[in-house]
Amino acid sequence: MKADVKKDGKLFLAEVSDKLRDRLAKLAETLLAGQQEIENMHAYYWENYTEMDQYGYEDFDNQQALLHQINANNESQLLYQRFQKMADAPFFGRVDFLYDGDEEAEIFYIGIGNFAERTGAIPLIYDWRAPVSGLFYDYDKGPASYEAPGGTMEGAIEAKWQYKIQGGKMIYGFESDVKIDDDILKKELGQNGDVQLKNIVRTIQKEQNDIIRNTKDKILVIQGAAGSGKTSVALHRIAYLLYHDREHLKSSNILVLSPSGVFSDYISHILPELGEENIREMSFDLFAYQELKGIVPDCEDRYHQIERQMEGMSKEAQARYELKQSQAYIGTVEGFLAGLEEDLVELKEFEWRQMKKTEEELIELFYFKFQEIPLLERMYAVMDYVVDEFETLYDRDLSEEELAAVREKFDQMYVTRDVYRIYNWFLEENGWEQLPDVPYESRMLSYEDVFPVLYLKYRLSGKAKHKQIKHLVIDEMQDYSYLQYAILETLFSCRMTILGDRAQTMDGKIQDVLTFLPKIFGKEIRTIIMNKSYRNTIEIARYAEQITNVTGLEFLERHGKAVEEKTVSGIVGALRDIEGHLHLRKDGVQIKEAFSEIAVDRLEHTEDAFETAAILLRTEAEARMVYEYLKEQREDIHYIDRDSSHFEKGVTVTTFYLAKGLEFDQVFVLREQTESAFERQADYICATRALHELYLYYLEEK
Ligand SMILES: Nc1ncnc2c1ncn2[C@@H]1O[C@H](COP(=O)(O)OP(=O)(O)OP(=O)(O)O)[C@@H](O)[C@H]1O
Repeated sequence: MKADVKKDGKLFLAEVSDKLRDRLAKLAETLLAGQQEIENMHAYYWENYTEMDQYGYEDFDNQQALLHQINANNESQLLYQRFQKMADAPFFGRVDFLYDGDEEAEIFYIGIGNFAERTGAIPLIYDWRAPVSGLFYDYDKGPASYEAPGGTMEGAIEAKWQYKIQGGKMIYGFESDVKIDDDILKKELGQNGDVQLKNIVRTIQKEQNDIIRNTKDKILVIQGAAGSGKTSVALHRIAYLLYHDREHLKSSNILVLSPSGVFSDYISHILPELGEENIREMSFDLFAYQELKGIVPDCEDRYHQIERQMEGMSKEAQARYELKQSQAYIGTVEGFLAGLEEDLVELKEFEWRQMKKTEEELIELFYFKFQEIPLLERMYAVMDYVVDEFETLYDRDLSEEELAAVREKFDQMYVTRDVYRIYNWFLEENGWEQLPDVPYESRMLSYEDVFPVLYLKYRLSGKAKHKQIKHLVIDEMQDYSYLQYAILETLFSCRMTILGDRAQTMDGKIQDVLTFLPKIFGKEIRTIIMNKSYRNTIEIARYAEQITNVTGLEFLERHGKAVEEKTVSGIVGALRDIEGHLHLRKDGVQIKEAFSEIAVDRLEHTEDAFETAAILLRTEAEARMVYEYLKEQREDIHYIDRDSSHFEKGVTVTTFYLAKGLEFDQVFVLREQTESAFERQADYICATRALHELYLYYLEEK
């Protein structure tokens, strides 16, 4: 490529687009040939397998060749998809970098992935995660450096460019001298909300880039204001880590603990969009539910607890709930466990065929030799020891049936192996109300007992670390208790990205996990604070700020409508008013009845209309009622409950706690006038969900 072409974004776009087309055509041929080859291999196998050598060597060779071909095809397929995306917008940035000692700057174009004319050739476009691309995010014009595999590369940035390309056409391209030009950022943020979180590669900010590219710290904790980009940054960080450590880190090695199914859906497309495979996501409550099978068939989740709190819990019940999730609870369990050894087992002389152990011998084994083994597993360690002795002495292995008979005898030395019953002993010992004494099928754990029972289970039976998970992401960190973190520490010893916002605690009391995380994870933690918020207009951000008295936040100067607060006499009146303010894009939306003339009028002016709106209520019952009412009026009404797994365009009716992590163009909060610390927290979460417009409706007390 001629040097002059590289200097002109438009010329470069034309040339690189041609090359992308060529590459895509060649890849399509390779893919077709590869597919044909796979079919031939299958055909060859079926025609010849009866004649293959008896040792299976030929069969093995064939299988290997087939596997190799399938992998090669998968790789080509991934490359094809990436280049297809790149054909639409090949690059978004450019840095002209003059290496120290050189005479002329080298030009680097930056895009969503690397692109070279052929494998191994110098890239024409650099992946945003490539070392050199760091220059684009971290520096203005002037002295700059980046870390290449061979060491630090020093020099100076002579120019930086920003481009917007769509459908292969240049929308704009200009030289910018500010980091990531504020106007561009405002433009991006001024757009309407989507039902999926956007990728931010074009406008990653320097402080965000530091987090994304951090590979040094084992546990990175991000305390970030609402809308500061924590979730976006965590996902871009995963994409970055996957790119940089392809050999050791695969998408299957990453787990995201996310607050809800809808949130998982909301973030699920980012990694594929960034050219990576998707990762596993689940809620910690679901994980607990699965792990508690065998102790209880069902248990409550966090949402049950919040609903209970919203309805008003007694002070004692609230205090008991908090205590059961605290560090103090762990201390109490440890005390209980120390005394449990005596109550849980009744060691008595063991005799089976020629195998014999006196009570004293068993005491020695159980209480001394194997004392490190968790209590509910220890008897089997003793059993293995006894069986081993026998098998060595008589030089024969016990059959399955014999082993089962021996195991039964050892089992009988436990008073119970039922963790539910043991937990009840614990509750009794501490003067707490016990769980109902019912058969397994009828058991149901309330939320306050879910993690306490899980902790007890692990302490009694042990738990191997999840080795396959090499990176754990915990979103909404403020919603996890001390006890939950202690359990997570038992389960995972991998790297972690833990992110959240103490101001968004779903409780009356603000929980600052930063105060206790170092106690649990030790010194390997690095905490980063993100105080700049990007989501809301300045009017909404200022309104939210005064709800919780959070200070020290920075906002982007993006202006919008003032926040409206109204007192209404009833829900129907509020909904009529909301209808008048809804201003959504018309696409296929029908208002079933002319519910409000203003609404129809606004629907007719759709060029500046929004994509998403939310009506947020305090409880599930209220949300369902409003949904049932509104769905008779409009077609674009959606309801999100704890089992939902999709977020759709249009009007979403849901509770404040299920809206966590999501964002909407317009937010309407409908609530009673009661004031409490919990209400304020809920208001804060609701307010910070709004991108452009926020309305609060207070229902008059009857
Ligand atoms: N550098 C950026 N460029 C463009 N948009 C950004 C940038 N950083 C954040 N945003 C946008 O700001 C909004 C908030 O981002 P995100 O949801 O990641 O924040 P958060 O800190 O996880 O929010 P919350 O805790 O309130 O749920 C999103 O619309 C996101 O696209």
